[in-house]
Amino acid sequence: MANISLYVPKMSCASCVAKIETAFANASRNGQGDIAARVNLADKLVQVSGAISAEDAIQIIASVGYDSEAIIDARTAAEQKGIDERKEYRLRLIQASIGLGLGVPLMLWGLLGGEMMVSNAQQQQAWGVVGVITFLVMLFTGRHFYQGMWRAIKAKSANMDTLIALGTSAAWIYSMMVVIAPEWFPADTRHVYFEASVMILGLINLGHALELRARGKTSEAVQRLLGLQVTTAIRLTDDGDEEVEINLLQVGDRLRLRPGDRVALDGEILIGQTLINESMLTGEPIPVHKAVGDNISAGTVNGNGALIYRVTASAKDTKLSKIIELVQQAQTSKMPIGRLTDKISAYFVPVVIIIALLSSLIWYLFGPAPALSHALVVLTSVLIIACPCALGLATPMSIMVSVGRAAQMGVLVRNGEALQTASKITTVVLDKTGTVTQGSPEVTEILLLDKNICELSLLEDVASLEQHSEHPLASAIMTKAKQQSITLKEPDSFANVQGKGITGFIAGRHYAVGNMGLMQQAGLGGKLDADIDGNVDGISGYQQQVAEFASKGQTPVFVAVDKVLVAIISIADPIKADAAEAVQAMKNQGLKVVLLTGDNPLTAQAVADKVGIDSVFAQVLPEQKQQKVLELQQAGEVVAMVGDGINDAPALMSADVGIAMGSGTEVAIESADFTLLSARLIVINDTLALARASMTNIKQNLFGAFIYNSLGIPIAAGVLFPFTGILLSPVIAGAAMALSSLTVVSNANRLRSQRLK
Ligand SMILES: Nc1ncnc2c1ncn2[C@@H]1O[C@H](COP(=O)(O)OP(=O)(O)OP(=O)(O)O)[C@@H](O)[C@H]1O
Ligand SMILES: [Cu+]
Repeated sequence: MANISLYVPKMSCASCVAKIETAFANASRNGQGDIAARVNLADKLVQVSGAISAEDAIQIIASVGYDSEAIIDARTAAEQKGIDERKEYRLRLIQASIGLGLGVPLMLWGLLGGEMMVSNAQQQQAWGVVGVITFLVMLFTGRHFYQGMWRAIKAKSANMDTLIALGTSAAWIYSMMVVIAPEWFPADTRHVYFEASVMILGLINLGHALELRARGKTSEAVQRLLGLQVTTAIRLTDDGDEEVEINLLQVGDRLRLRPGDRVALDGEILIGQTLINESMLTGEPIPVHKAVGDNISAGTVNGNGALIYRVTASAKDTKLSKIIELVQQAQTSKMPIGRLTDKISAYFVPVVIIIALLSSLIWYLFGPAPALSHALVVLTSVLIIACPCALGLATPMSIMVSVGRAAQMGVLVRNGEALQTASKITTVVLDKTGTVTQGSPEVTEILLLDKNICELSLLEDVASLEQHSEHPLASAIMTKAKQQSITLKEPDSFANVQGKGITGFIAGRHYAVGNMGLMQQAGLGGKLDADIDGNVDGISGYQQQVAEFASKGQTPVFVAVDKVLVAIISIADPIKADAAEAVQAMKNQGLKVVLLTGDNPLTAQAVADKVGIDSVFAQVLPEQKQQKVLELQQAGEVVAMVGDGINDAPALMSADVGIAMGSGTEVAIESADFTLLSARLIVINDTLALARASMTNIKQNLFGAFIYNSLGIPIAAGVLFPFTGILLSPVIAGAAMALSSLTVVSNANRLRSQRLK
């Protein structure tokens, strides 16, 4: 499956979004294979998925009326986009000043009592000259709208440019006809509207320029991430060091990292140790200590140590480039609300043209004198004010800003839809191991219940089995074995019992290592229960031990050999420093917090008590985790599930919002809507708060845009005339339209620095 991302610099119009998407859907239906496109107006990006080449995709976009030459791959477009935007910004400013430079004096002259009429030969001559100048100014200041209209006509469609082009030329053509043949017009309608055409163009260009400036800021997050990528690195060869472009480096190359340098590619340290600042990726401010064997990521910054590291991912596969890709994809993704507005915008333009023609016809036929002038003013004003650009920008602008802000906090958002759901969360379900706890457990005590067994040989057997398990508890036991310099052997058999532990044979003896459930399964149930109750004193005193381990939040792991319980290994996994604070913050936000774990109830309760969680579901098997989430949902809760393990994946998928810890398993990350690159839990609060803030922001934008269009059109059509006696001037319509999209962009920009609560 190809995934193509194209930058379409000329995309300017909300109604084009749906058009491009439809073109791909049609192509897909007409046998070009299963392809689909997602268009984002805010970023001018088209994401194409499916079996299609970039060339074919460009052809499809071109068929809607875009210049195929100008369309380029988005991944290489970042720089081009910057240049384009700066150029466009300057051009719009120049166009605005020329448009307003002619428009403002003309308008002032009219306002100060100058006659904007053609009532004698002298006025006819003077206005003729003004008309020609106006024409030239319009060509220069409005050429992108006229070209846009022309492209749309060729593609047999209409867009926002069409409205502006029609509106301004209607005013000019009418005025010019008055100049050329005043006798065709009743005396009171020999009015000229040259100032309207140039004022409208001037104002819209000014609006665009300001909007471009604001937009530049919205894509800052990706720019910042791209900036983390260094271009060259120092490679070690047999003939000494050489500087190489990172695109030419391969997995396995050895690179040198000097103090203060930025890491070029993902790698594993071969020589040296240092502190590495990973804050740009994870949001984690404290530098992390790294030594031989540890992994380092492209884009992070080396402290004072000098390192030699081995490349583990080529330039396009680094974590950093995956993050950039994810952020870009998420920024162009859509929310359900956004889709609706795209649909509306697509029908908007033709509908507006019809409304404009009808209302001006009504004014001409039934309106008070001078009917023809009124009809023209109404036509122009409706065409200009109806432009749906604010509506089209309302959602994508906010999504872009919030996805970028999330990335800055170390949170990767999979798609815009997740933001919408995350804003409605009522319950947060936290997994214990690796989410509330650090996920780096350590063996604290080995309690031998059979005095004939020696600790070392037990550890050897248990670790030999655990080396086949990926569970964090397994790695704790292996670390312990390594510390004791134990060499592991190969068990005769091994089986993983999901959510309970492991079993296997070593040297003809059967081992069961795991929780109480596994012991019961292994046939020790009766004995254990009796012991817990304190009725059997066969293995006296150990139940107190178990309770003691558990009350400290440690996990007791039972070891049975040939169905006889021989040892209890206690394993501690420290609770994250900010866990209690994060839980409190969630509660303060009115959220219910639930702890969901496969671990035993005593340990779970102890952890819950320490961090302040009231509701605990313990000893939950992996498939039951999902079940629990579904039950919460059935009870009416909107659930965010936070987890890191393979056993969390189904629950992450079923939850309304799945949040994976970035340190967790690939499976968990794939199943989640958000990935936290930082280990801190408080980031969850920030993420949910950001989601709420962006939804509020989007609603404000949509409300504003909707009100603007739904009030603007009737006012421009003249419904207020009976009360005020004046029609909305086309110039005011132009100003309102320029303001509307500027307001949306500025409001979205507020999200960048808004305080989250
Ligand atoms: N490899 C293993 N070695 C020993 N015990 C194990 C192993 N795998 C699982 N267990 C036991 O099964 C229990 C449940 O494991 P599971 O992976 O479902 O959840 P968990 O890792 O304890 O916690 P969480 O659900 O919070 O991530 C563990 O607490 C442990 O007692
Ligand atoms: Cu517009």
